[in-house]
Amino acid sequence: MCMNAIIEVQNLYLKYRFIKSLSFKDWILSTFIPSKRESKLMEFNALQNITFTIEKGKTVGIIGENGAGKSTLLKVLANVYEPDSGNVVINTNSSSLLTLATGFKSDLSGYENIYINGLLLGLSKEELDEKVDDIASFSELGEFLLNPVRTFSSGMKSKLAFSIACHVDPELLFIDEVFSVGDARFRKKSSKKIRELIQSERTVVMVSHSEELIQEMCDEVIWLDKGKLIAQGNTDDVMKEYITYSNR
Ligand SMILES: Nc1ncnc2c1ncn2[C@@H]1O[C@H](COP(=O)(O)OP(=O)(O)OP(=O)(O)O)[C@@H](O)[C@H]1O
Repeated sequence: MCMNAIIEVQNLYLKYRFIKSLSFKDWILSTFIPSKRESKLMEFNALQNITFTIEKGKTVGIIGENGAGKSTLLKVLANVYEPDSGNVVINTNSSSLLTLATGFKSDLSGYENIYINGLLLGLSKEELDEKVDDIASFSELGEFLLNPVRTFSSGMKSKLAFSIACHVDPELLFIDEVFSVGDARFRKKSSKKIRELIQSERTVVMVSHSEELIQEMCDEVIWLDKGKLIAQGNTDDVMKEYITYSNR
């Protein structure tokens, strides 16, 4: 065990379970053959035997091809998913996941959603009272925040989700591919905010497909492939291996 570890993961396994839908052919056949109507329960091994440690204060990138398990791993670390087996120890109570997949209550106003999402991300009512004006002003949504979120465009929803999440200010921050939010001007502002969040003392674990961003921001990289950990190490070494593998 590392004395300075903020995250310790040992022999982590996670399976997705889902119902396989009928193929078009089986759907037609099912009209005549009852046995074809049965849906199948499927399992998919998304993370297999993952072991690593992350030290306090580091910025660590998770890389890998589409479907490698990056977002799944981030969600396990952020306590959104429970693993099937293995140990995940997070040595802080102050962590949150910066993602654009935040669920809004569509009939409630932008302001009401700031409170609901802020509470879900771990802020107290008092902290939200203090931060709500900053969040509203960062989002640039002005009077629109008084309207139900169902009236927002998708860009407006992303701006609001980003503005809430980036004001949470935890000791441990998980960032899932949120580097291109909104229009060009907001993108510039949000990427500046992310850089500030990353360059502080906090520990950051981020998923990104941008090799430049990973190389610029991360002290270390974890490389996943088909649910397995291929390498963890300093950014230059692991990126070199990964780029060689990707260009194979
Ligand atoms: N809810 C789900 N049910 C079933 N399978 C899932 C579910 N979510 C993800 N998967 C599968 O698990 C695997 C890992 O998905 P994950 O989203 O973690 O990959 P990723 O590395 O983040 O991919 P990407 O770079 O494309 O975002 C994929 O094969 C995906 O199809």
